[in-house]
Amino acid sequence: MEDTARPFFSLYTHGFARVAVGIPSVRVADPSANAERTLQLARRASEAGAALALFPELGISAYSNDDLFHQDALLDATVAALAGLVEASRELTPLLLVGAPLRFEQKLFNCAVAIYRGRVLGIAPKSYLPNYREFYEKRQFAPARAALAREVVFLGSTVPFGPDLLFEASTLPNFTVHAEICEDVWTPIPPSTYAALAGATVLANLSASNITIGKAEYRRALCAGQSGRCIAAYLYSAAGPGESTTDLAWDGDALIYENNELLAESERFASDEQLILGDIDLERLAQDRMRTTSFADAAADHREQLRAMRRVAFEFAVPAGAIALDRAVERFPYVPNDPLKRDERCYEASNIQVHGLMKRLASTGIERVVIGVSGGLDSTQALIVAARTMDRLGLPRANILAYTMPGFATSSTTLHNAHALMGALGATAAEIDIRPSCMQMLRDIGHPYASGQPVYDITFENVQAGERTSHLFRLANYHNALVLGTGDLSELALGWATYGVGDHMSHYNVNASVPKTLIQHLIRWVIDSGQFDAAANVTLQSILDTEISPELVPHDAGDQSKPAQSTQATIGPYELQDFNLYFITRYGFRPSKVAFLSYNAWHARERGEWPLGLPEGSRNAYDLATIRRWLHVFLFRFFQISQFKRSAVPNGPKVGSGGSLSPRGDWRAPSDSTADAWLAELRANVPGGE
Ligand SMILES: Nc1ncnc2c1ncn2[C@@H]1O[C@H](COP(=O)(O)OP(=O)(O)OC[C@H]2O[C@@H]([n+]3cccc(C(=O)O)c3)[C@H](O)[C@@H]2O)[C@@H](O)[C@H]1O
Ligand SMILES: Nc1ncnc2c1ncn2[C@@H]1O[C@H](COP(=O)(O)OP(=O)(O)OP(=O)(O)O)[C@@H](O)[C@H]1O
Ligand SMILES: NC(=O)CC[C@H](N)C(=O)O
Repeated sequence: MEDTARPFFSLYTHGFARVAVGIPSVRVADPSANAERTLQLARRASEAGAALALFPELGISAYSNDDLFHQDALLDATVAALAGLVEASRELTPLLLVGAPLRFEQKLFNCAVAIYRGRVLGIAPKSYLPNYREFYEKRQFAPARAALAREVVFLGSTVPFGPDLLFEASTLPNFTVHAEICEDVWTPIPPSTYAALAGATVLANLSASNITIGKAEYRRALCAGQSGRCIAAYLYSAAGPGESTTDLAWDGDALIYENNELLAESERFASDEQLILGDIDLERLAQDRMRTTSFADAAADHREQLRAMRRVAFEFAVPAGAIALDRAVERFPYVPNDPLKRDERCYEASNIQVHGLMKRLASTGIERVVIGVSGGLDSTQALIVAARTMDRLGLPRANILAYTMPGFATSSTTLHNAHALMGALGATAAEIDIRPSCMQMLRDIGHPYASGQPVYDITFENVQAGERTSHLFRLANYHNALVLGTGDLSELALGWATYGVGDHMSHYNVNASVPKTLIQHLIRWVIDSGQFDAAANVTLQSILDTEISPELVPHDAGDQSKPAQSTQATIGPYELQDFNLYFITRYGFRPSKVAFLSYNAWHARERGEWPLGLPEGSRNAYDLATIRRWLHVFLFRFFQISQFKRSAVPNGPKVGSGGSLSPRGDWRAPSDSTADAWLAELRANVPGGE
């Protein structure tokens, strides 16, 4: 039964919060009109289920009032307009942040007013008033530090006042909002830096910011940098249509960043008012802060100041029902959709692999490698890396001693591809039939296959994988070479390798931190960028088109040209398992959240809605039940039965920030844990199971 308070299909159930940034069309010195425009946009944000709506600096009066700011009529009208807005906010979903000039202690402050459902939660004045070039704010305003009181009476209530306020939703974990004002983020240490260190995840900037040539790019860099450095969301709203153009112009730039990533931006120079929305992954921010332990060190350095910051709790009424995530979730976290980024990623990954092997050969003084070539993806990628490495070291590719070793289940397609590839890349190629040595071992251990019985158990499989590895290591001794490992990150995650004397072991493994979906793409990239000749490309394409298989169990009868086993039928589609792997190891997300993200990435949709630049073969779709089923397999294999294999892996370079599973790299874990906590969470919180 689904938990109605936490519906699976709502983004709020999975640690997201929807935020809005509005750019109203203002009238200079007309607070009642401006409050009305602000309210209209706030209503739109509310209908969209937003938890926060941010508006520009001094938006209630307009920013460009100059000395009119010292007119009591304007200031009184501002307070009256705010009173109306506070009243109207009772019906609204989001916390509102609006900008207004407000008088306290016979000083005028440039303020952010936080309003939630009929109540002013607090008022944050601007800390840094620009007073250079086109800015004259010190002429009219006092800075936050000039305030004597920490609380003020506003609209009949006592409210906290200061730049140190953190608005904290008691009902939505990790939703803690801080407001600063325009120039504040231009300073070397913006107030939001302390707010983030004190726990604010959503940093909002009410801005005016006139536009001059080149400034938009700088603003983006500031907001991106602040969001990345603070591991936070950074929301920015520059004033737009209606501001005075007496001396300046305005572009209405609204931005939403999350941890250095742009989620949404308004159209600049639009004539109409705008509202942009972004779904912030609060849990991702919390996870990243938790694992970036230097963030905590920075907080410790300022602990007295951070402890003194004030937390204003409010009971945010989380919007009910299904609120679908409106944020692109890439299907291939290891292979970006954007073709430019993808090419760059392939270039980086392949160079990291090559550099790893170059160093190992140079430092050992060994000039040859031994590799088993199956005609499958992993050994193909490792062979390509070996060829590039020899080229870089000025050694002949003949120093790659490549062996294809057909066994009981090798298909003619993979055998042919293995030979063609070894030839095309110029390796020294040989074939060793492992069946006689396997039969010897099967006889020695008394396995029924030795007496003609068709018993294809794990022992039967591992005898073959073991014989191959045993041959490779002895060949390496014999030829003074290193055994090049081929096993990839996805296999390591799933424990899909034969331990010890098997494909698990090698002298150096260039693929150890490369997931299967990236290996596939690296081979595609090698083809597309014409790194080898046309004949090599035909073979590489054929390897990409072949069913992924360990080829350890033979066909009963019939067509022997294709692999009999399908890896993905047993352990699940690699595209789903790589998705699971990324979000579980990189962010530590709970299974239900991974399932929610996976559903958003992979569920069937109309043709026209497919993300652009999707890698080939990736137009598959999976329903929630399928996603759940393979996630269950992943969790069990990853957390319960495979860690012992990862605790003893050969050396190999870490390739992506998404992970290495080496105990010396990015993943240290006990080999005797249980998967119960993950499986129970999946069962309890993902609908559609048995
Ligand atoms: N926690 C733990 N700590 C220490 N040792 C542990 C252990 N759990 C099991 N073991 C031992 O390890 C054994 C299981 O490991 P292992 O011997 O590797 O055997 P196992 O994992 O059962 O089998 C290897 C699997 O990998 C597949 N494979 C092999 C080769 C290549 C490919 C491919 O396509 O890439 C796939 C193959 O089809 C098979 O399903 C157990 O029988 C037990 O003796
Ligand atoms: N017929 C074979 N000849 C030589 N080596 C083999 C053969 N079969 C497997 N191996 C070695 O064992 C490794 C593991 O086998 P596996 O089937 O997992 O890899 P693959 O075929 O290269 O890639 P993939 O699993 O992506 O199809 C191979 O990369 C290869 O080094
Ligand atoms: N309103 C402001 O604080 C503007 C100052 C900011 N440096 C800008 O150029 O946009």
